[in-house]
Amino acid sequence: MGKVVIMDHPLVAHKLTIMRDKNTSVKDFRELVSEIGMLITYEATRDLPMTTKHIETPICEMDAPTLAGRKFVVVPILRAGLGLVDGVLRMVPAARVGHIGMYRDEETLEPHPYFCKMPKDVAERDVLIVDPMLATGGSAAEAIGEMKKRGCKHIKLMVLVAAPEGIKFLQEKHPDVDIYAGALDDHLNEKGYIVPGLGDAGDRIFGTK
Ligand SMILES: O=P(O)(O)OC[C@H]1O[C@H](OP(=O)(O)OP(=O)(O)O)[C@H](O)[C@@H]1O
Ligand SMILES: O=c1cc[nH]c(=O)[nH]1
Ligand SMILES: [Mg+2]
Repeated sequence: MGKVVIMDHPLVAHKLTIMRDKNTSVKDFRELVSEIGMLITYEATRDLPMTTKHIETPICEMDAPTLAGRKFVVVPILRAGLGLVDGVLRMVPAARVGHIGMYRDEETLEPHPYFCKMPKDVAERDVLIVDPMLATGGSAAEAIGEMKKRGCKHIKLMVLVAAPEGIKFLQEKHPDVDIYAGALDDHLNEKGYIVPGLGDAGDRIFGTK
């Protein structure tokens, strides 16, 4: 079974509290998505393979640790996932970016894919799918399925807020995928929103409501 890592860190908890507040501005909300994205990336990249490189410090020679340079692609689920991309890229600047467009039908809560553009060599890359919200898990499961169809084998999911229902659904559908979340919330309401949650992440990032 894939790992479920819930960030247990004062900075993440503090920043999420500001995001949850309905009076937080679009500008602040957007900046916080990016900052928390950077902090979760730190955890989600903990197992990147390492090698050593021979260097000379001002004092002596040494075999120093360096990333083995495994290929990496970050995949935002449009729209809201876009808000996390620059935080990931600040930590992993050489990563490629693939996009998956998906919206959730407000009535049925079913995900509807509408766009997919990936790097040509995506099957050789480690994949980090990013989206602020894991609610029913339908959108993330569909996105993971798209990546598997394209031959991807090492897939992780990073979200800011997860509902227990979404984690359970993903573990049933894609038990090989590790999940990294800023917080695990209580439940989904009758409209499929996470409680307490932070509302509609896409609308709050882009100011569309
Ligand atoms: O786990 P689920 O039940 O599938 O819900 C989560 C999805 O819903 C939101 O996207 P939305 O459909 O609002 O699209 P948007 O990003 O364009 O706002 C969110 O960003 C996730 O992609
Ligand atoms: O609470 C939720 C659930 C799905 N999508 C969101 O943006 N927020
Ligand atoms: Mg939305």
